[in-house]
Amino acid sequence: MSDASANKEVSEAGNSKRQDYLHWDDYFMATSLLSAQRSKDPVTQVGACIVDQQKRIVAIGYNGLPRNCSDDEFPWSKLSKNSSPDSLEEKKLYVVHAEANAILNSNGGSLVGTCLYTTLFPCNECAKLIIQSGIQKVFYMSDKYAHKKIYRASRRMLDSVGVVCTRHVPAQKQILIDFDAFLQDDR
Ligand SMILES: Nc1ccn([C@H]2C[C@H](O)[C@@H](COP(=O)(O)O)O2)c(=O)n1
Ligand SMILES: [Zn+2]
Repeated sequence: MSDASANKEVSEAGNSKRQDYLHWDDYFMATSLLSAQRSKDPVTQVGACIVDQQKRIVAIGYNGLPRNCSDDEFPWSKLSKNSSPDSLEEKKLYVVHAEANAILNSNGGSLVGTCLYTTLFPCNECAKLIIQSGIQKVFYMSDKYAHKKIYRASRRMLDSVGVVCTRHVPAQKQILIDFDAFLQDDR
């Protein structure tokens, strides 16, 4: 870029920093939401990311089947009312939760003092993993299952050990990712 066009860009953009940049918490929650888009669950897609004290994303995950279990062979539904209680055709027997996947994806690095951003409040099994791995804070968006026993147990555990759980209130209503607009300047 010539000096003249660089100067022109500066004068057009002004010399002060952008004001509409993403806030950290929105950035991390949006990352979790984007990750949730990878989920094959037809009802609830959950995404999670883990952030260290230097604001670095150290792991990310979404709800899905264990590695090499076929998304097309295993069930994606809950047990229907008329199916046998012995049936193996229910997703909860197989799905790895987003938070568990994020923890597992951290490759064994220490998670002590980190924050977990999840699109849905963690269940009791994930709460156990969160506590055991030393995650200090949980930010969540939805708490749609708060009334259920396993989520009440989860909150009880997290509260009792001082893992602070905060509902994330986004600073901006939406974040649009427009691949096409991004490439407009290249044309
Ligand atoms: N904190 C959570 C809660 C649930 N999940 C997963 C487990 C299932 O794939 C799905 C929930 O399905 P639903 O009962 O709404 O049909 O979300 C998770 O990853 N993390
Ligand atoms: Zn869970």
